[in-house]
Amino acid sequence: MSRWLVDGWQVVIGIETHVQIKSSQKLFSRALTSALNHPPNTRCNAFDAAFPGTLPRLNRKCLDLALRAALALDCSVNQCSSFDRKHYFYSDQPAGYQITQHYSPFAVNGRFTSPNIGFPIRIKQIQLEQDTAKSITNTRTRTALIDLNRAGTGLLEIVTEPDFRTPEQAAEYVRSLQELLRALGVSDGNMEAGSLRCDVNISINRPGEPPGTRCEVKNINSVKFMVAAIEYEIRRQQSILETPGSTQRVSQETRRFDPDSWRTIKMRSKEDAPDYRYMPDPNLGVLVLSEKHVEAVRRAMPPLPASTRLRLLRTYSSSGVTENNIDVLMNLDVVRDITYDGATDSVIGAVAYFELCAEGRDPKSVMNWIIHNFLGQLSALGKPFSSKYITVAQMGQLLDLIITKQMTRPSAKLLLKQMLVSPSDLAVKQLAENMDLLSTVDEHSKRSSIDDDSLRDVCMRSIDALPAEVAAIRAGKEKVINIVIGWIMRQTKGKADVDRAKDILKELLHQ
Ligand SMILES: Nc1ncnc2c1ncn2[C@@H]1O[C@H](COP(=O)(O)OP(=O)(O)OP(=O)(O)O)[C@@H](O)[C@H]1O
Ligand SMILES: [Mg+2]
Ligand SMILES: [Mg+2]
Repeated sequence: MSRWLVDGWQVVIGIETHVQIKSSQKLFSRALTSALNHPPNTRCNAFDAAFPGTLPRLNRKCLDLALRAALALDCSVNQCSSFDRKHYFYSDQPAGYQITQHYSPFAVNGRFTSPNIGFPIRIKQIQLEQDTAKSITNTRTRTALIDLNRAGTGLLEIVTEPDFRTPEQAAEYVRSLQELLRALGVSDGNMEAGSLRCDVNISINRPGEPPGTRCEVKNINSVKFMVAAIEYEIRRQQSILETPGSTQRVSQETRRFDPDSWRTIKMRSKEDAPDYRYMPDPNLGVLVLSEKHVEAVRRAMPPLPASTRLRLLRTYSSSGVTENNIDVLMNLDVVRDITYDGATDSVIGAVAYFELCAEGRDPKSVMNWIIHNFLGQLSALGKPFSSKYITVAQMGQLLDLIITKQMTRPSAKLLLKQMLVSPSDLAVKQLAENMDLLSTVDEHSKRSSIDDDSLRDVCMRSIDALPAEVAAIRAGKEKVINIVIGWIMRQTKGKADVDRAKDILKELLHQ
């Protein structure tokens, strides 16, 4: 442990993570959940607005997704758990209380392992609870506007034991938890959009002495801020405890991180802490989870990221697919293919997309095409990855046109761009024909549209036309060959075979 001491202090960190559950409906009402772009107060019903006479009804999908998270985190699932009211009066809480699981959460005693942390982190408990509404305050007019769209959205609170010893371990936990929850289809885990938020508890003590008093930094919405908040707290608490001659102690406080000053700022002390007056919610019965149901959820669990990564490496690394390639796919903000109540989400994740496209094709070229061209063009258009723009079948057809040399790569890139800008159900070959992008080759002989002699002729002309580039290639700058190829493609109106042109050029340049 001594390797983690900071100036002789042991740092103790525990994290509470609030995760929005990825369900189309709220936790206790039939209202649809909302995204940031929905107009205020369009995604709530009478229950979310706490109208008298409305009653909660637990959403089974939220429960099953919560169970997935609990099983993946190795928790014991309580056969019986219950819901409690946590009272506080604030404008973003229409009922005056939040429904949570204080006395008897549905899952406890789990563990989280990551090779980058090196020892297991104990999960104290996971509870189901409601998210709050949003209030937008105007300090000038001293008014607040309330948007109920978020009110009642299902949240999971995942609480760790105080097991972290460094900010880096805490950061690794949050990043891996995010990846895990996304892979399980439990949450988008998007910190910027607020679907994953952390409260970080920090204390310091001398080794061998009892733990120090914790301060809790609330509502952190980026891993970078979390690391900064922990580092700031360590220094702040250290300076209190190290003041010479002083008997000052750290006082238990709730603080927030201020991204402008890069500091934590006191919100309230323990003395001002609200008394939540927890009480069992009389409108909700005991939540009973049969072993059979838990087992059914366990069987339907999608593979966890660590096993997916290993499987992909085992299957594709011999074809030249790298770990880095796999990480790129796995880190995409994807929607997994989850089957729920018989309904299948037709949108698939990047890994599944790659694997389906790679069936019967060279995995390395498929990977390169997806990462460099598909993702590259999507990001140029400011769009995140989604399989909905170009179906697996269409991507396969596009790849096959390149492989069978019916279309050159530059033409295929052009077509890809067109397909992203205006998606179409037509077969790719038809689209290519419409845009006059097919090489005029005899499909069966799979030869390039211009014969070898003419291509050689154009290559020789390119050497005369681009003396500076040619000199650069001869001096070892191999990538410059692409400029010459570009010139050749323009001269041949995209009909030349790129690979063949490269071979001829290399031959001419090095003879
Ligand atoms: N000495 C300590 N130093 C740092 N963290 C601690 C220490 N003791 C407890 N913790 C951490 O503080 C967190 C306490 O969270 P918990 O949800 O149990 O209670 P809470 O913060 O009092 O309640 P609330 O959910 O209302 O914020 C846990 O993550 C726990 O590991
Ligand atoms: Mg808590
Ligand atoms: Mg807390």
